[in-house]
Amino acid sequence: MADAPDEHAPDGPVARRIASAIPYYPYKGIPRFYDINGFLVRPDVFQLVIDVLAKRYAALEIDSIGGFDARGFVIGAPLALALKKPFFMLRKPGKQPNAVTSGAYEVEYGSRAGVSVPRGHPLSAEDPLKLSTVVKRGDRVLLVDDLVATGGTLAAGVELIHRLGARVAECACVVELKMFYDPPAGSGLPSRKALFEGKRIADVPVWALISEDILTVAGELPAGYEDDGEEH
Ligand SMILES: O=P(O)(O)OC[C@H]1O[C@H](OP(=O)(O)OP(=O)(O)O)[C@H](O)[C@@H]1O
Ligand SMILES: Nc1ncnc2[nH]cnc12
Repeated sequence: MADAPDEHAPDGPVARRIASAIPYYPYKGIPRFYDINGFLVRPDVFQLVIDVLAKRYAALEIDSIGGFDARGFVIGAPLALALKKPFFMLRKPGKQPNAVTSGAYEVEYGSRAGVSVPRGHPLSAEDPLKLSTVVKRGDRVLLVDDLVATGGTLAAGVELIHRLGARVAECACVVELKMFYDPPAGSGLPSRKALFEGKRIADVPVWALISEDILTVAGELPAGYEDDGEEH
């Protein structure tokens, strides 16, 4: 007998249900800004998102879960609670004390100064460089964000975790914009594949539930709407 299809597979039935609650809008100068507010206001759908991720990562050996500022917090924190794992924030620089910060990076619609991870308290005697006691040498970390586009954010987070002597078991996102993975030469789009290869982090898996193929809900905008995205 054939295996039952996995209803939680990427772009599968559950992914489609969640995707139907994610509208896109023109925002920050791009035509399709995917808005996770669409499912955050629906507890049944938000719970589904966390359930799918919790099911996927229940058996993965990880020491902690890191969520990216800001939308990655919204997904990463409830996932960490569901899996009973320590949670830490990868914040934009200048937002948390006693932190270690990555280099600057680009996102789909702008530039970011970096991400920072808390060192933690008390500082560990086994870490003479006083790098981090939250993410420890040899740890396996799960990184979580709402969406991956160019991969600039994930790459900055992965490099920082590596700098702390830990490994990234996987990067988990709700949405993946596959058009940025390996775009044709001449498309003008940045390549996430090339970015990860150039940084020698191509072995770090990136998993996502929903691709742009099934994100088909154009958000409705009132007359006189103005794009107030801070960057474009
Ligand atoms: O793959 P990339 O091209 O790096 O883009 C993805 C990142 O962009 C958005 O974050 P943003 O920095 O805009 O922060 P926000 O969550 O505060 O909106 C999004 O939440 C991801 O973190
Ligand atoms: N198209 C997009 N929609 C929402 N968040 C994003 N972050 C980067 N690209 C994005």
